[in-house]
Amino acid sequence: MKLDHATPDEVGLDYLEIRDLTVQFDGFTAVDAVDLTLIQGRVHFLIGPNGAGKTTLVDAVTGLVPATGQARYRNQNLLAMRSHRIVRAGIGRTFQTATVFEQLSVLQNLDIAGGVHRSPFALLRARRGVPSYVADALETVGLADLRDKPAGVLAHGQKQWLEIGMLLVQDAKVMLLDEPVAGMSAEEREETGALLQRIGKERTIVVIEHDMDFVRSFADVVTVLHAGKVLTEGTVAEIQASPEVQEIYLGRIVEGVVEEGADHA
Ligand SMILES: Nc1ncnc2c1ncn2[C@@H]1O[C@H](COP(=O)(O)OP(=O)(O)OP(=O)(O)O)[C@@H](O)[C@H]1O
Repeated sequence: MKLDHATPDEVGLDYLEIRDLTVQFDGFTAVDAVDLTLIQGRVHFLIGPNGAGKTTLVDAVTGLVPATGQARYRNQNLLAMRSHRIVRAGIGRTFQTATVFEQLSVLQNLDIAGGVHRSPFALLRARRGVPSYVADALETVGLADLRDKPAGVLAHGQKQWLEIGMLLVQDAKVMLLDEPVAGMSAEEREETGALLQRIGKERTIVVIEHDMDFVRSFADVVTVLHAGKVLTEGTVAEIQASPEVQEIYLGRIVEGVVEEGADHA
């Protein structure tokens, strides 16, 4: 997808615009005046060494830590909103560790997630059948056959897909995913990448990732954070060719793969 010189507004695309975003913890600046524009239809990756500020940036945008600056989405500044309002505004996220209810079925997990847009009365009313948006999410994430299984028995990858399904039933237009393929098999990674590309056409997908193979396969845009600041942004090829990026990874990016131990504690 090309914007050329048009703005996302001019071509009718949804976007999240982050300006001068700063997060401080007791005088330590974890996110430092970050500007980022995240546009619908692109799978946007955030990479950078441990402690670069990637998760804190997502925490700020989703109302989990106080921040200054702006994160504008559809004329609202998310930084001035509480986290439940941010969810209702269409911003959803996952965490590094899956947060599904293990005792409840896949279907029940999705139904609860969908409750974010239902009135308390509708939540109390008995359900007949599976709502179409839940059935659609089950199909999209490939868990339809497992819908009645407790989430606790799902494989690691399937739990991450369930979480993505939960964001789909919440109708999240912006999805911020924190290391979704960590611990997945090669096959699960491929399936996850394809899933992100599928759902990313209509949405703004932002992925925090360390696995450069995954980034190389599925990124449309990559932003590199370092010490709280945006170091550079571009396509995978541009990022790999950047001397600054090679320097922060201590020259250990070899053919697009961050060598073992180069960026993980
Ligand atoms: N609640 C907190 N209080 C104090 N310092 C924090 C807090 N949360 C994060 N930090 C610090 O802010 C910096 C950025 O951390 P953050 O977790 O955002 O980095 P990251 O890029 O996501 O790293 P990783 O790849 O390891 O997840 C780190 O130095 C971290 O120690």
